[in-house]
Amino acid sequence: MAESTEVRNLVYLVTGGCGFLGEHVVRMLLQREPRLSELRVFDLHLGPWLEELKTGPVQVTAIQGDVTQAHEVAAAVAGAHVVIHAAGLVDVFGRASPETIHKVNVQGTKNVIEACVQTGTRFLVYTSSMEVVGPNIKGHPFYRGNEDTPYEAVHKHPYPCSKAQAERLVLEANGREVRGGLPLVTCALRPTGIYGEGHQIMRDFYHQGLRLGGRLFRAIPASVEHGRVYVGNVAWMHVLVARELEQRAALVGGQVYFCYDKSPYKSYEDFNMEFLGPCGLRLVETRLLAPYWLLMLLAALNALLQWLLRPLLLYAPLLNPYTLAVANTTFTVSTDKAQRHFGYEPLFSWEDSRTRTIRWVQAMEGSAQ
Ligand SMILES: NC(=O)C1=CN([C@@H]2O[C@H](COP(=O)(O)OP(=O)(O)OC[C@H]3O[C@@H](n4cnc5c(N)ncnc54)[C@H](O)[C@@H]3O)[C@@H](O)[C@H]2O)C=CC1
Ligand SMILES: C[C@H](CCCC(C)(C)O)[C@H]1CC[C@H]2[C@@H]3[C@H](O)CC4=CC(=O)CC[C@]4(C)[C@H]3CC[C@]12C
Repeated sequence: MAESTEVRNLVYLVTGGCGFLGEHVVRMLLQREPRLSELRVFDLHLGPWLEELKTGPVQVTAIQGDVTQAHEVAAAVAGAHVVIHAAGLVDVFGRASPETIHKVNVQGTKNVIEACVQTGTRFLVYTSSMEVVGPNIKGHPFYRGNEDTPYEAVHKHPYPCSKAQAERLVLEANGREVRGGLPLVTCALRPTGIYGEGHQIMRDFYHQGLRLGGRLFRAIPASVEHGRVYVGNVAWMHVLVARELEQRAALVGGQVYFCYDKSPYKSYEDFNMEFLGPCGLRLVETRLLAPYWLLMLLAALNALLQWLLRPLLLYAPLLNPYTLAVANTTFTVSTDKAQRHFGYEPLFSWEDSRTRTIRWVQAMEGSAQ
């Protein structure tokens, strides 16, 4: 951590700052960026927890706004030194229309870039996703890959399509002249499946397990590895790269980095059991009961039901053909690019990440303990 005697003169903007990742980025900036003078938190829905942050040495400015509205974004960006653009519509369950996903993730990102250019903000960090690479719809495994591993990225689903488009826009904007004549410096971070305190899907699995009498049923073979990364380490990577964008603009500008830490390589479900197990749930083997073809059939049925019921109600279960394909295809990263380029080391060990996540699950109402 840098010296606390440093001058506080930097203004940061975090879009999506009240989301799962955004909240961790906001808190991490307040703890680990001693040069911060003002932190603007921009989100469609502001969290009440922001109030408690307003008493410290940093001015925390909550901005209720919509990234699809260019004027709102420009007003929030004006005068900021660094923008961390984490706002996004994370939907692989068919809750939102493809048009809405595109509008938020692609048009919203365009608005952020244009706002930087117009107002003279030089440093932009984009929260991308592993999904811009894969898994692809052909089910090709990506096994311990890095940023240079060749992979056939084929996007059909609106979410990965939008993240890939937005990432490309951010990287292409690197070097653009901003107001005042200096070049924009951008980079994109690609988390794998993020976990930790506040993870909605973990919450859903936990409550589902409680409803099923403390059991969850294995749908994915244990041999399929799924990349996971602790939210605190993803937040730390954002803070670190944002700090280094100015000093290492030539090296970091226009680059992509997978987010990684020491979390073990496991299947999606076995990984979740690292936290849900100590909270009283167990994973029941069902391979003989529910072979893969049956799961595919159920997933297709869910998609059909979603379509049929759409005029009446929103039916958006976790299982659909896309989520089944993602969960059932190995996708893991093994890289040290962030360490080489901007000195990233995970802030939280695996043991620490696991303990924090377990404590959070245990603290949830209706714990099975
Ligand atoms: N959750 C995960 O496993 C992963 C997430 N990501 C990316 O990380 C970023 C954050 O995701 P999460 O924190 O998981 O999602 P989240 O849904 O918890 O947070 C997203 C935030 O963006 C805000 N937002 C949505 N639409 C907005 C709009 N039109 N204007 C302003 N704010 C808006 C939401 O209110 C929310 O607070 C997203 O860009 C997502 O694509 C990337 C890889 C994995
Ligand atoms: C919901 C899926 C697990 C349920 C599968 C079932 C019903 C067979 O048990 C999740 C499996 C993999 C997840 C995705 C993955 O971690 C990558 C992601 C990256 C993002 O940028 C956003 C979230 C997500 C798409 C994530 C979503 C949930 C899964 C599909």
